[in-house]
Amino acid sequence: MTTNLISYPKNNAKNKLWMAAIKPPMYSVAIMPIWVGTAVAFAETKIWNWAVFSVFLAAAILILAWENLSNDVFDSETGIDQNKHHSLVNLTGNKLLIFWLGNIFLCLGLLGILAIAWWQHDWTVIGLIMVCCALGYAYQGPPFRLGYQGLGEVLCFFAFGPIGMAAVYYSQTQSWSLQNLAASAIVGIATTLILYCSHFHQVKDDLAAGKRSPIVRLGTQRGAQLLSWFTASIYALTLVFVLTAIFPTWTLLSWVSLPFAIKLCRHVQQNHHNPEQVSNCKFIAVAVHFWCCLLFGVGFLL
Ligand SMILES: C/C(=C\COP(=O)(O)OP(=O)(O)O)CCC[C@H](C)CCC[C@H](C)CCCC(C)C
Ligand SMILES: O=C(O)C1=CC(=O)c2ccccc2C1=O
Repeated sequence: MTTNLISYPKNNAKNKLWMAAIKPPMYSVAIMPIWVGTAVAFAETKIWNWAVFSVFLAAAILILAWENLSNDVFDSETGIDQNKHHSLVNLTGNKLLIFWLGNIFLCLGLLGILAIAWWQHDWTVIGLIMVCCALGYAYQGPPFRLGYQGLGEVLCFFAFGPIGMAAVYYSQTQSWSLQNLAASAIVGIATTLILYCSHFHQVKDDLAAGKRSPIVRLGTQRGAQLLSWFTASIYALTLVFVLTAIFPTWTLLSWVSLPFAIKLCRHVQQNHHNPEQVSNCKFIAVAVHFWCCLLFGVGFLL
């Protein structure tokens, strides 16, 4: 009985660490480019290929799982995750297991995309997704580790925005679209916002490991100011694209996510210098991304 009482909080804390390591909410970043790219394709062609959509969705989730598992593997080699208790490598104590599990996810994900290419007798989609994976590798893997130079945000924007969404749109239509390119800028910025926010509470560990994240380079105060501009640009760009008739008016539904965006900017302005307080800002950014992209996609369907 006594053991149970004592072990409950311990198990609870362990479960929380595992949830933080697996990061379920983060997987919406894999879902939204597929959702919005397919919605744009439907708005233009009135065709929704459910088989391609479902396989692409599953593949994107598997590829993102690889990205996150290999991130823990590569970060364990630079020492940057020494204090990160929710690193999968630290939790399992088995780097090789995480490395190979990640590689299995990558192969399964790429097999899904290969199946789409095979159905279509066209290698364009697999080519584009392999470019996204290469950007994902260059972010964290040797010898590049471009995230350590502060270049992660640029890679993230192109992988989840213009390149990733071009692949999604092409998988539905086997053609290209300027409207989809404009929509990909919105999804790309919203996704990059999450990565940018993930650096605020890690300045000390990043400095110690030689990682020059944008927040290390700018300082937390200027970083917080830039965040507000960056967030505002999502809503301003959507409005500009609606006024220029590139997007349908209903895409302004994405503005319903503005309260989350305002909460994010205020929270970071007030707490940028306090790692413990600011550490949850990444999850507010996930909420901004989720609601903004979900409603943005709905706007193309109405
Ligand atoms: C793994 C990523 C961020 C984690 O960064 P960090 O090391 O600072 O975090 P921890 O503190 O938790 O260790 C995300 C990196 C994103 C990358 C630049 C681009 C990935 C592209 C995907 C692999 C492909 C997406 C395809 C699309 C169509 C879904
Ligand atoms: O763990 C993280 O911090 C992130 C994981 C992840 O997969 C991702 C994807 C796209 C943008 C940001 C992020 C993260 O910040």
